[in-house]
Amino acid sequence: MNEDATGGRILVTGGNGQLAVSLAAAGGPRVVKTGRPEFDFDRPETIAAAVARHKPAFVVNAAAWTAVDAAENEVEAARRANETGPGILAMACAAQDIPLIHISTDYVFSGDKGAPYVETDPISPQTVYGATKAAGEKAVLAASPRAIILRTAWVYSAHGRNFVKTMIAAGAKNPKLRVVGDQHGNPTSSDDLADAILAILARIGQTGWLPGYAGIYHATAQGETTWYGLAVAALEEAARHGRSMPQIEAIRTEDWPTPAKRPKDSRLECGKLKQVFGVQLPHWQPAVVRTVDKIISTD
Ligand SMILES: NC(=O)C1=CN([C@@H]2O[C@H](COP(=O)(O)OP(=O)(O)OC[C@H]3O[C@@H](n4cnc5c(N)ncnc54)[C@H](OP(=O)(O)O)[C@@H]3O)[C@@H](O)[C@H]2O)C=CC1
Ligand SMILES: Cc1cn([C@H]2C[C@H](O)[C@@H](COP(=O)(O)OP(=O)(O)O[C@H]3O[C@@H](C)C(=O)[C@@H](O)[C@H]3O)O2)c(=O)[nH]c1=O
Repeated sequence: MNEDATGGRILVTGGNGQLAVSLAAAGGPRVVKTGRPEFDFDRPETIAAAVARHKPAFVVNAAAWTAVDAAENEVEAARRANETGPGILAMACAAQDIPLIHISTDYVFSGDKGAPYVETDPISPQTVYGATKAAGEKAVLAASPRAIILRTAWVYSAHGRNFVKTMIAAGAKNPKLRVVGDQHGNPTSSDDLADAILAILARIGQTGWLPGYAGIYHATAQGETTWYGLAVAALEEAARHGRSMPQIEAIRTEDWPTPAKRPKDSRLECGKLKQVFGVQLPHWQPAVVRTVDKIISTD
């Protein structure tokens, strides 16, 4: 590891994305964002070049193809961003012993377990997005002995594109919304995920890299709900600020057809993260309230 690992630079890819913006806000000047065009998985030569240029102590890969439905028709581009690109990045990091935190998703699971998934459960992605993210996990772990994969889920924030912002915007325009109530998961604030990542990096900074750190961890907010439950929570908070409260109907998955099949129940069990790093994300509900307050104050 670079000598200045405790206070060294944290290079974050996907610089305009939800997680990268949250990391920069929480981490201060230590966090250096990179993104397109400087860092572009579609131009593989930019990957190692960015690592060489910024000389980070740590890298967080927050760049990904996240358009779940569009990925069904853009398989190669999704693969470059979610699988081959991350593999090349992991190799560049490994060449300099730089620990890499790579972000993955609950959509690597089928959603049929009927209970929260643990890290050792078999994966069975049902979508191109999920399959390319699953392949990315493998590529990263194969390329670097200093890689940590954090599987998170249902990420939202006050910036960027996400379900919470979609619901606030839709609620302002429509008296009635229909939202699936039979898909279960753990909505996770990108701000809370950023705090968790910084805490993990602080721990690695204290102890130095330990071989036992490498591997996959689940990292979502505590508590669980459905997309319907998340929409209700967000819109009730918006209504507290004087926004109109639409009627929200809980519908079945079959009543909201999508090109990519979402998991029915992709809840993740996060005990390993707490056990190894002492890190636990807060409950999703207060985080939704904070995020909606931010969205409304900046509208
Ligand atoms: N959003 C979610 O609900 C969830 C996300 N995750 C994972 O968390 C991580 C962060 O997600 P989030 O912050 O929401 O993502 P966003 O969609 O907000 O941001 C993704 C970023 O990746 C960049 N990007 C996309 N394609 C490429 C490429 N080919 N080369 C370089 N950069 C690229 C985008 O760049 P540009 O701005 O130029 O388009 C964007 O800045 C990702 O790994 C994602 O898979 C996991 C679970 C849930
Ligand atoms: C907009 C909308 C969506 N839905 C449904 C469709 C879908 O089943 C569910 C969620 O819709 P979205 O398309 O917004 O979310 P989706 O893109 O599936 O979100 C996923 O993104 C990727 C990146 C991940 O990694 C996952 O963890 C997850 O967050 O809500 C409604 O029922 N009503 C609506 O008005």
